[in-house]
Amino acid sequence: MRVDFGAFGAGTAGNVPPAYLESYVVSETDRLTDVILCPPLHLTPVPCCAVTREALAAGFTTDAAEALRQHNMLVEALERHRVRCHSLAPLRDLPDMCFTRDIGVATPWGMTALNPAMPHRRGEVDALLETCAEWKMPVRQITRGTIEGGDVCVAREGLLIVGMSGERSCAAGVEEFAAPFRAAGWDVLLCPVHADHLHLDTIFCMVEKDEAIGCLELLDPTFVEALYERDIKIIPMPTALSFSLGCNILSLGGRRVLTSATDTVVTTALRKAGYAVDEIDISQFAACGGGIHCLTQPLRRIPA
Ligand SMILES: NC(=[NH2+])NCCC[C@H](N)C(=O)O
Repeated sequence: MRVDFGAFGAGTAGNVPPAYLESYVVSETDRLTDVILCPPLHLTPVPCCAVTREALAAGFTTDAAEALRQHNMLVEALERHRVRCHSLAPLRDLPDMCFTRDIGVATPWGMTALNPAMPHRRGEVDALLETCAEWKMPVRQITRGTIEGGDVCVAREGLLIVGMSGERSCAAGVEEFAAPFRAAGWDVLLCPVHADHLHLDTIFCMVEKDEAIGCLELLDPTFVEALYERDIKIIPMPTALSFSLGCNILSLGGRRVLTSATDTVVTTALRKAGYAVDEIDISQFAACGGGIHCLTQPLRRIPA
């Protein structure tokens, strides 16, 4: 498989592949330096989640040119913030491949390739493994149960949060993924998620070490209580954002956040709370069940 470092233009990465790529994330809100994306060349709505089923029922079909335009805007915003964008080469038979979040997670111990529950997404993991091999990046692989990256939040040093619907991420996969964190003494918080909401990242995302946004009414009360006990505040968001993917944002670190242009309520609330926010139109992706968080797989973050 071809690794196309130059796919997204010069940016901070330049056209020369970096000699050494590191997979390292200790917190969702440290400064993002490197991210893995995949251009949506073959994006097609697959009726495997509630949002896409509804979009299809309403007659939605993807507009390839518009999806690419929106994705390019995302890449531009990332590069403006000096984030190096690394690309997986899109494959024709993988319609959800642009949602790179779900197939791998960078951890304090390097890259972990996940095991998606949806059969049509398994080939994406093979593509990630091939690319990491070309990058000479060691990868740990989850094999015993299913787990998808939209459920994983490496919240901050010492705290791992994992959503579990039983449909996408199940107990066996979650425990296999969490094992090194537990072994290192991390606190592991599990959050039950209703399968209609697909992943935890459609209803909850961190914006700072002690602050998150979330659809409070959809979050498990025991989980919310556990966050408060750990001094993590939640800026409450309307329930409807779960389906519009408005809560599905990306922290760039240093109180900078990328949000969806459709859900101005998030932008307004975050600006009011002192965050610098860039809005991006992601309507083509939202209709396919994913937002900005799903489109980005942080590869490396460093303390702000
Ligand atoms: N992290 C996320 N929420 N990813 C969204 C993935 C959407 C994709 N259509 C799926 O159902 O698998």
